[in-house]
Amino acid sequence: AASLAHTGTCTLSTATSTHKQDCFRRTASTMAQTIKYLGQEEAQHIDEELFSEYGFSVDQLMELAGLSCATAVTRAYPLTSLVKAKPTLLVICGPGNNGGDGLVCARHLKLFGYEPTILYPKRPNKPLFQGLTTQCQKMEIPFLTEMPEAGVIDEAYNLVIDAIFGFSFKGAVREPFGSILDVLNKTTVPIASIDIPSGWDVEQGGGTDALQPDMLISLTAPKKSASSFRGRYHFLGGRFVPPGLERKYQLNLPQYPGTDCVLQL
Ligand SMILES: NC(=O)C1=CN([C@@H]2O[C@H](COP(=O)(O)OP(=O)(O)OC[C@H]3O[C@@H](n4cnc5c(N)ncnc54)[C@H](O)[C@@H]3O)[C@@H](O)[C@H]2O)[C@@H](O)CC1
Ligand SMILES: [K+]
Repeated sequence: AASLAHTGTCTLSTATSTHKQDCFRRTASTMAQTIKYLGQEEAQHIDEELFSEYGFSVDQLMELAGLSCATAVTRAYPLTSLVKAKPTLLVICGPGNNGGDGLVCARHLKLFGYEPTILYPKRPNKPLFQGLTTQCQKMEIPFLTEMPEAGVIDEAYNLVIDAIFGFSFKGAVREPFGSILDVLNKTTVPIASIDIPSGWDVEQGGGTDALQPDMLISLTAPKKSASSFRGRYHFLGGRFVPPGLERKYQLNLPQYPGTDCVLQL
């Protein structure tokens, strides 16, 4: 077979079927390109283009992003796998759109049979976030007034959903989120981070004392810091990228199975 070595799908009539299969596998793996990991500015440009060039609105994409996150959580932590008597979750929402994804995610998880509780300490004075907050309240999702201690979180919740910071995070963490991240570092329940593990540099990742989530749900495409993720579950969500945008940024997104809105990487 060595004398038949070549690249491309084998059409030689003299080749054995094993040789033809090998050639086919080699060709398929050369064609399957790896998914792109985005830098911070690139992620922000894609975001802006989705709204300007492609005509989407923020609440539309946030709904799809949050639904992806809730769906990914059901895959990694199905109701039947939870160890506590009740399917409780703590969703911590930050001051930007990552926090908005968290609110949408909490609402869908409630519809999926989980019992989320939300901590939302810094609420932007904008109709989008006010509406999302009202929707969660009407879904009878309780809101905490302060961050519980680590021991209380470990006792009360099966999982923490980290929707504090996304791809616009920069610099040293400001309060109240510094103290919140300190508490999260002391908890032992799994953490599922939306888009970026909060406190991590979007490109460089986290330092030695950084959050180590069990799950990461990358939205649109993973960010560069995702290459340092060491948790058990890495999912891709946000199945809304138009082909022109995917080509322009050479995202090389893998194909989502069937009608699924998430894909395990
Ligand atoms: N383009 C996309 O693909 C989509 C992105 N979405 C979400 O939007 C996120 C990005 O949202 P935003 O651009 O609003 O930004 P973020 O949610 O990442 O955070 C920005 C907020 O955090 C604050 N902040 C930044 N650095 C801080 C620090 N060091 N200490 C304390 N506060 C700090 C800012 O003042 C601002 O209020 C993504 O990560 C993703 O979760 C989705 O909602 C919709 C689709
Ligand atoms: K996050």
